[in-house]
Amino acid sequence: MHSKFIEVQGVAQTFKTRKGSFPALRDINLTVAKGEFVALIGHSGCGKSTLLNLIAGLTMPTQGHLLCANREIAGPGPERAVVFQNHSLLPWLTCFENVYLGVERVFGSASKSTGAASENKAQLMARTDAALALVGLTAAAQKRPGEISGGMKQRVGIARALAMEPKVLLMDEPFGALDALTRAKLQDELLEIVARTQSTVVMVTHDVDEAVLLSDKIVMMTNGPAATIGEVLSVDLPRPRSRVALADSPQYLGYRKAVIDFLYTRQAHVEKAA
Ligand SMILES: Nc1ncnc2c1ncn2[C@@H]1O[C@H](COP(=O)(O)OP(=O)(O)OP(=O)(O)O)[C@@H](O)[C@H]1O
Repeated sequence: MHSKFIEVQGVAQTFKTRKGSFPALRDINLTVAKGEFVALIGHSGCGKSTLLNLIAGLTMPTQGHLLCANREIAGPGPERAVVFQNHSLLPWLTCFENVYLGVERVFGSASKSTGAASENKAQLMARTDAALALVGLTAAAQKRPGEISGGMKQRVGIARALAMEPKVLLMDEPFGALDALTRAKLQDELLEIVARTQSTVVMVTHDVDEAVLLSDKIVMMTNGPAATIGEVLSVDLPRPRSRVALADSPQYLGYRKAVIDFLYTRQAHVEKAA
């Protein structure tokens, strides 16, 4: 099971639109091992989010199968938590309450349908506190989303996802809306958190450096329509990784160049048309 934790087998996704059917993805085959960090990279509109949504169970494929821990993905589930670019927090709740809501659903009385024993309020609050502490937000726990920065909001989104103790963390450009410095800080924090929690992560990104710094495997997608996986690059940089040490590492620069070559030489026509 370790080598094939998430399996995407012969997946295609066609959308029905007013102008007819639109083939977004074709012939997607991918495996993600337990504890692996996988980045999905490709030009805008190639289908990265479509693939992530399929793994999240938010949409169903037109063809093929998706499995998580040997079980068919038939819908969203707490074992696959999603972090979106726009953090999607409820603005009238505090950071604590936003995280607590997810914790309650997975471990509280609402979780009874899953057959797991439900936890009491003190246990749920302790889980929430621990998740906020993991992302360095203990001091902001009682603030509302409107009172904190963009980077802090993303951290709450990550805390909410991690608090559910998912088997897989699915991230759709989680740092896309942030300035470069905040983004770098959150990437470093994510590296530490993932090392500590041994999480399996699939992350959509446009950022070549982010992909190389964080990933074990970079899945490079061809341009749409009917996009597919063009190449998969294994990133064998030792961990823990430091962005400063890697900045002039020939190995790091080699991986970076391989992704840039793929995106801007072999899949360049979208850029010319843009
Ligand atoms: N529900 C839908 N109905 C019709 N077309 C869709 C739908 N969702 C996505 N598409 C189309 O499928 C293609 C892939 O979209 P997707 O959002 O997955 O791309 P992406 O690579 O994540 O893009 P970006 O990097 O810009 O976020 C696009 O052409 C998009 O217009």
